[in-house]
Amino acid sequence: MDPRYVRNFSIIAHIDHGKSTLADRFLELTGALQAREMEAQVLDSMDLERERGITIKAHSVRLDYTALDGQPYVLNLIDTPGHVDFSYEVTRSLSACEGALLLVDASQGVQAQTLANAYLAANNNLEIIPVINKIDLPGAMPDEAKRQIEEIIGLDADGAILASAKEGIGVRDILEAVVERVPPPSGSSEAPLKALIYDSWYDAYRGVIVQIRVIDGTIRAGMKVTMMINGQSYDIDQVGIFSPKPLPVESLGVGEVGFVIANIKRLGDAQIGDTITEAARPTAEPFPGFQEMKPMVFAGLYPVEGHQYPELRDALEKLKLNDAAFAFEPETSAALGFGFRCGFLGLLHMEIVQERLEREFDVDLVTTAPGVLYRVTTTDGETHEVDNPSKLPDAGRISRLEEPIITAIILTPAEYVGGILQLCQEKRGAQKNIEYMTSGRVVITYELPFNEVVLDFYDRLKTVSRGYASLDYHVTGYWDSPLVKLDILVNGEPVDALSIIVHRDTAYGRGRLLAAKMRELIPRQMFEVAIQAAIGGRIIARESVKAIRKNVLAKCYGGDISRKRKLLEKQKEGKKRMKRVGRVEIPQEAFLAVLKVGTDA
Ligand SMILES: Nc1nc2c(ncn2[C@@H]2O[C@H](COP(=O)(O)OP(=O)(O)OP(=O)(O)O)[C@@H](O)[C@H]2O)c(=O)[nH]1
Repeated sequence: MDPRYVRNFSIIAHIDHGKSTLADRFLELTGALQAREMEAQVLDSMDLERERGITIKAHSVRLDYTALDGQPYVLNLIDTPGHVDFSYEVTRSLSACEGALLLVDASQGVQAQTLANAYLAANNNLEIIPVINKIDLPGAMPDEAKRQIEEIIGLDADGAILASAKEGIGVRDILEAVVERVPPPSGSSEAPLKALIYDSWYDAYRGVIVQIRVIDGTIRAGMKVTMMINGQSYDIDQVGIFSPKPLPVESLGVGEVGFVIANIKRLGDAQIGDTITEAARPTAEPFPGFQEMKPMVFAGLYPVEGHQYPELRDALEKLKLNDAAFAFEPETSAALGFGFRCGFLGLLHMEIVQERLEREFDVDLVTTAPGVLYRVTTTDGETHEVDNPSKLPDAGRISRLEEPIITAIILTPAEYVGGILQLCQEKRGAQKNIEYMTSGRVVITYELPFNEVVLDFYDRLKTVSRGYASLDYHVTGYWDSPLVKLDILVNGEPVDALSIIVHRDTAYGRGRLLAAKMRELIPRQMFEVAIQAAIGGRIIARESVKAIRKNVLAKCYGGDISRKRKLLEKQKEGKKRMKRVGRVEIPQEAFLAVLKVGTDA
């Protein structure tokens, strides 16, 4: 394919601004799929993605488009995941492109992820074409959206295209703009092969499928290639494109996008961001900026029924096959028994994994509250990473304790600034910047402890801004903090799975609230249950759950057997999410209560 007639582009947008809908219109207009073949939002191929309306895996599709002047083009639409948890994947997808459509909802205007993604695109030197979507909505304010694009992002919005992905308005204009404004790929067809891996996934029949963008040279079946990060070599079995169905082709040349299959067994052997080159004639430099995807949020996953442990392990292994960023290792909890410590990119990633486990593998889980990765230097001078609060060494052995921090960009209408600043301060944030725009929008930049964000920051932000503020963040470093471990004791026994790490100044208040919350959540048992909160062995709060007097079945005297059975079944259902700790039944909600108990009180 002559690179002059190839265009590689992405759509970047804040969540729900219409990316998938627009992609579907492209497929329709270019005839890649007949209307009757169209299932809504084809690019989000997994059921779960469709249901949740988010895009997890970046897939791309090749569109054969004949421009209005009669010239045929190949347009490669590279799909990028929209959520912050997957920002490295977004960066890599963007580096496979020369241009990006910046899609902005005409009724909502520029949001935090519009801004964050526009920055990423600009950093990758992409040609950015603003598209104002949803102009069919009664609340659409296209001029306001344009003004925000200029003011907040600093991008000329004169050439913005007005569109409605839903009604099919402006779709051809957008494709024409892609052809006219996005530069064709440049690269040398004589140079040694150099291709960027920007996505990879595991297929049960074919092994790992690697999605690539060729920078220089040509890749073809039968070629022996090397992955530059780990130095492994493979013989290529097949090269192909997605149209959107997979279609084998002879070769992929400069600027082209497609997939390769090469008997790669493990997803970790074809890492996103790695460079593929020819084994016999390697390229001098790999693609720059490779980053290993590292889990940042950790939680314990335990089967409700202990005998489901092997099933859970198998399910985790299967999941890992298709998710290189997901990590797990066995762990034992005195309270919960045998389970796994699992690592995720972020909270959304965690939710997705949990849902998949329960839905696809039918394992009922008890999940502990998510936490972050702490860095602890002990008095012997060694540094450890601690992913589980219960493993934090005793205060006497710690010489230095550091916690990860994030840089957060918050976009909000001006009237909520006060509440947001207060929230950020309460969450131990450090203000970096605050910028008032004439459009009435404010861009606030804060450094915040990641742990506080994991707790309940996002929900609180939505509450104080009545849903109008949006947030984007990434982990940017570590800072020293006076942190302590807060333990919960049930009938005198510390429940390891309920331990959390908190700031010294808020530990006392949080301990009291948590004990009170536990009292509400732990159902009454046949005996009195004592609940205590402790910091470093010192009890700071005590609550008790009174014993029940009556047996539930006592109500059913009179012998209505079916009612009795129903009641017992209902109890059994209720037990599903209970864990017996010592003699006490503790419900799932209790393990997550730390998330709900704020610092304000
Ligand atoms: N009225 C109107 N609704 C639209 C338009 N485009 C998309 N929508 C609706 O907006 C919602 C979100 O659209 P999606 O295409 O799923 O948005 P997305 O950006 O792919 O969402 P994420 O994958 O979650 O980032 C859906 O309910 C669409 O039907 C439009 O032009 N007009």
